[in-house]
Amino acid sequence: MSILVFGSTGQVATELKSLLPEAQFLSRAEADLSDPEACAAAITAAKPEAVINAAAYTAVDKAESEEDLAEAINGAAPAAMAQACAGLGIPFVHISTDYVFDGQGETPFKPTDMTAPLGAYGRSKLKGEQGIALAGGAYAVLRTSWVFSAHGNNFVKTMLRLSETRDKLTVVADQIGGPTSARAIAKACVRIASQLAEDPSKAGIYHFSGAPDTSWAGFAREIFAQAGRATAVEDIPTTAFPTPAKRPANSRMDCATTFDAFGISRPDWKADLAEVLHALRGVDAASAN
Ligand SMILES: NC(=O)C1=CN([C@@H]2O[C@H](COP(=O)(O)OP(=O)(O)OC[C@H]3O[C@@H](n4cnc5c(N)ncnc54)[C@H](OP(=O)(O)O)[C@@H]3O)[C@@H](O)[C@H]2O)C=CC1
Ligand SMILES: Cc1cn([C@H]2C[C@H](O)[C@@H](COP(=O)(O)OP(=O)(O)O[C@H]3O[C@@H](C)C(=O)[C@@H](O)[C@H]3O)O2)c(=O)[nH]c1=O
Ligand SMILES: [Mg+2]
Repeated sequence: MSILVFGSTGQVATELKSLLPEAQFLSRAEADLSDPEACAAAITAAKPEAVINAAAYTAVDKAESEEDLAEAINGAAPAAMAQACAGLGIPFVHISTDYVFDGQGETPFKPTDMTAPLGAYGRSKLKGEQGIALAGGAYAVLRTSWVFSAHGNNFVKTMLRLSETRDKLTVVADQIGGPTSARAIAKACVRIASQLAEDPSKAGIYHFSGAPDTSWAGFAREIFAQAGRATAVEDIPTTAFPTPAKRPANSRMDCATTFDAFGISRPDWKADLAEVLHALRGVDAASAN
């Protein structure tokens, strides 16, 4: 199946490159998502058999002061891509986020639960979801959370960097969710694209997050335990870590329909973390030479 991917340098795009070396990847220079029509035109010109969008505006705090740009990239561009895909009759796979929810309660959110984003990033991602559904094609919106990998910016790399100079870190313990490896997301996107091509009636919104759910503090502790770092983690409430964007307290996601429709289970994030730390040790060793 010939697949066109938007994004080339991000966490998920990098993993897609290693899974799908033969696919076509569009960098920002080749398709800038701040120009939605150009993205639609790139699809029509390439005539692929499926499209995966792995590009997005992901700077959660910065989005608070750049909402128009975040909305063009996360809202208008995916909608235009979905329309182009619907026009060609091909599947469109897109990634969205737990930040479309308000994080109330302790029950895992289902794909059909009410959305109510707390910040600009979440609002922009929700606009994308809505535009994609309206396009009426064979789409899948895969909502995921807390993405980590050996590449790009993520919580694992931030924690490892901070631990170089600190023997104690304070980390929020009252935001709960599922850390998810970019590799697991990339694999899920590829499986979903091929199954959607076979059966477009599977179109819809799906949840996919790593198990078991934990807090950011719990995630940090596991990172240091596996990495053999002595850095201590002190639990703090969200109120003790002020940020421009508000984040959901409850990011738990019910992933049952993803298994029912596609046979894809929640990935084990601790096992995936071990692989990422192994890859990062390889990078360290190479840079020491
Ligand atoms: N990171 C996370 O924790 C989570 C991410 N998601 C979603 O998963 C998806 C993948 O995220 P992830 O891999 O972490 O993203 P990254 O932040 O690692 O990468 C974002 C990618 O988008 C590209 N990009 C940004 N702006 C533009 C633009 N204007 N035109 C073209 N490309 C652009 C970047 O390119 P460049 O290198 O040129 O900047 C980069 O390749 C996104 O949809 C995101 O919303 C969902 C939940 C959690
Ligand atoms: C660095 C640091 C962060 N934190 C907190 C802040 C925040 O609540 C949490 C995670 O910080 P981050 O900045 O990595 O989080 P953030 O960038 O908000 O991560 C989000 O990115 C977007 C793209 C998504 O879609 C979400 O699923 C989620 O992964 O940890 C601490 O408590 N102590 C620390 O030392
Ligand atoms: Mg971040």
